[in-house]
Amino acid sequence: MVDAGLTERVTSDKTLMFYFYECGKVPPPVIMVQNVDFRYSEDKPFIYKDLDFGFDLDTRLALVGPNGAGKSTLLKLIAGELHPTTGLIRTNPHVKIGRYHQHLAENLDMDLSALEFMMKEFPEVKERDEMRKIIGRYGLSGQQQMCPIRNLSDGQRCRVAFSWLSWQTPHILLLDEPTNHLDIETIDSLANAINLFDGGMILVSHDFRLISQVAQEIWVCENQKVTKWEGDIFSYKEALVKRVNKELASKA
Ligand SMILES: Nc1ncnc2c1ncn2[C@@H]1O[C@H](COP(=O)(O)OP(=O)(O)OP(=O)(O)O)[C@@H](O)[C@H]1O
Repeated sequence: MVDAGLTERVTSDKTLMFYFYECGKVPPPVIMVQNVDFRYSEDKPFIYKDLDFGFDLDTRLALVGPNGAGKSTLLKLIAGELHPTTGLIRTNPHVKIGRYHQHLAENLDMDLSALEFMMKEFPEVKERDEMRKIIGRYGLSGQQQMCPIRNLSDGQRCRVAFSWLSWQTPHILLLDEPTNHLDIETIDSLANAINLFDGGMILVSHDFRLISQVAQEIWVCENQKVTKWEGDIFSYKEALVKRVNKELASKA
């Protein structure tokens, strides 16, 4: 039927190229976290106490740790969306920070098409054809760019969010669970784009495979602290398994 031209061929949307634009150089230190304590409010416990470290354009790290330890909170602090309770986070004024998180894709204006959304967000791009190319790099066909975002799949909405994020040309990418709704080929494509990116990257992910592909350091968020893990993500996983087994044995 398809070969005979009787039905429309269903085009695979798997072959996409993630792409992060060249961000240019900014001299270090890019971000300094100095004596930072953080809690959401006075009646809540401290999530962090006395954090002290820095990030620059060479930073390639993954934050890991138990659920609720504060990984997403740390990304929001770095992005300036939350402010330290005490202490300072100093960011070089020339630095652009881009944070990807699941709500970006969920909170897109569903009535607009991807093309309309991007034209609205970036009015400096005047030509629709130019914008179509920009979004097309994320594997959305012409038809997918023109239909209301509500008609797109979750994975396709993530790509709209990624094209929006990368067109801001951030120097530091903060990626909070970027692999939800992405298939394995698309995740590999994202890993490739991160590895080609010339800026810094901090990743929060439960996908240890992605972490192993892109992170040069593992930092553990736990007990109000952030500590560098002396090993790779697989040795961290082994240590977690040992810890759980030990806890189970002590309860038996
Ligand atoms: N807006 C908020 N107001 C109050 N408490 C919050 C708020 N957001 C998060 N928290 C709490 O802060 C703690 C840290 O949350 P956060 O989402 O940063 O952890 P996480 O390590 O990213 O967790 P997960 O791995 O489950 O995503 C949790 O106890 C969470 O319930």
